[in-house]
Amino acid sequence: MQNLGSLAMRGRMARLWAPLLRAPERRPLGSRAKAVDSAAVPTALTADPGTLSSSAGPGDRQLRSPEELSGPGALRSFFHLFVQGYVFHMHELQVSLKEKYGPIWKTVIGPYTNVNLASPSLIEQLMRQEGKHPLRSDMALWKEHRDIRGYSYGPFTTQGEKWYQLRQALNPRMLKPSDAALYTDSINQVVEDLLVRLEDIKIKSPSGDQVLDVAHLFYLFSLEAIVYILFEQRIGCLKSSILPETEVVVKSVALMFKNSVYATFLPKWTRPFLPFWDRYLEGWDNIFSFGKKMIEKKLKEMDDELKAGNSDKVQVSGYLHFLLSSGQLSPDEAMGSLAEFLLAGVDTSANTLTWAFYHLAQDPELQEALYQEVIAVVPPGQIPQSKDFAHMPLLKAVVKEALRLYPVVPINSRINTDKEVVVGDFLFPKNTQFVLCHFVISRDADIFPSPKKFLPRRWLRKNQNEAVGVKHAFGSIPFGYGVRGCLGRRIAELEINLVISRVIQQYKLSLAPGMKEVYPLSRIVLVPDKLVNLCFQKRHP
Ligand code: HEM
Repeated sequence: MQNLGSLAMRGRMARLWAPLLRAPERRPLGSRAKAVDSAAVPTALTADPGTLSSSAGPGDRQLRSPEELSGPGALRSFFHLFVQGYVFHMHELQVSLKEKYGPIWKTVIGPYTNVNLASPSLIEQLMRQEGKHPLRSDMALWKEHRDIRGYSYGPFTTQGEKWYQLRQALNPRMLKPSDAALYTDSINQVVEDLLVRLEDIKIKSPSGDQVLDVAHLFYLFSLEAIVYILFEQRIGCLKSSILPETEVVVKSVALMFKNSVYATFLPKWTRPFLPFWDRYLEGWDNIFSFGKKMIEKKLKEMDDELKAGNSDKVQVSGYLHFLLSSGQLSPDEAMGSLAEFLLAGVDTSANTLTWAFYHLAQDPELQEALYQEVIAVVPPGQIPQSKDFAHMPLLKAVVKEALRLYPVVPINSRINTDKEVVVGDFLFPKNTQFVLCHFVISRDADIFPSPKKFLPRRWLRKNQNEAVGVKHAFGSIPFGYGVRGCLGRRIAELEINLVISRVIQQYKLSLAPGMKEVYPLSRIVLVPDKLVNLCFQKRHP
């Protein structure tokens, strides 16, 4: 059961961020191996050998063939993941592989070969060669659901020029800080509900000050906030008793992720005989029907306004309203995209909040400094606005440090579909699958002195030259990079800043008695390996 659970988590990880995924149009290892008579030659690395135009690097430096890369073979990788149990701890496996092979190595997993990059300069070199349409992975399992049901693809599942066009439609009202700022009041309403719920849970706890499993509370907050931002509807996730239809949405995300595991690792012929496939589809179906209901409601509202002759008075408020009224996406296309937003925008923010509070709770001096910073800008009783965060450098540093130590996406990936690329001393053919080992870099003492310590001040400009600075701009890129970078970054940052500043303004935090050290576990996003239980003491009774 433990192994199945691990597989499930690995499947979630693979589907979203994808180191284990196949590159488009890659051939299975066997077919390629026959042709070149060498099972050791990795598929990705030989995908388009004919396209390697030259092996001379800049300044006539001789470039090496990727076949010269070392790394564990398929059997060893299987042993690491499924016998040694690294399937939940792939980020740690990468730390030891880097020690053994250096900052670039290859891994063979099943029929796929990945090139792992674990230094900021190599990642920077790869990223700077990105074309107009970067690709993470092919997202086959997600696409299969859309194809079966006839739904549109969203930003994760679309690729090439179609993806580019979709991002042109989705970026406005989302990508820039000034876009996100439009949702400040909406998010603050949800923060208000979070604080009420937190107080209620705390008062009802036996000691009167504890909240068990804060990650779940932040999960409910993040879901409520993203639904409100996208659809302009409240669904009551933070109420003490949750409506049955809201409960379905809360559970469907987990249902889809859990069963995507089995769908990833079990052969297709098992689908009619085992329940996982129907459950996987059911999870997605529930998310899509929720989106559909929300979109139909919004369309009706817009129609009613038009009929009432109020079209010039209608304020475009939420994101869905904007997408529909911009005319760039049909309701079906909007549904395909917003369903994927729901998946991307919940665990990510919730876990970052959890890690940040877990560390703040252990550091009274840091908490006090943050409290002083917050109340100097937003005195008790006042509600922070997005513009206030420009005057809260320590708060921003706390969030950056949480995302450094626990990059939500510990392992990201890229496939160079446009052209061959030079990385380090190697020339890679088109369609090579690169794995970006962000967790490894985050914990590298050469990039971040005292890497395991939570030291937000390393991010403050005046501390840059001190022993705890930051040595490379690509050392921590928690929201990814470039045109395919996170679409919800500014929303996520705003949500996180609004929650942390409000909680710190009102409470002193500490770890609940008996809390042991929490380690990260790799499940799509980096999650705590145990429940995080905190005590909240009111500052101004
Ligand atoms: C702390 C919170 C978050 C973190 C750390 C995070 C991180 C990331 C990362 C690393 C990527 C991949 C970028 C790349 O490959 O270069 C990504 C993609 C994405 N994120 Fe986020 N994310 C967060 C919150 C959100 C939120 C709140 C939303 C929605 C409002 C969102 C929507 C998306 C979407 C749609 C993509 C896919 C973009 C594309 O492929 O074009 N994320 N995110």
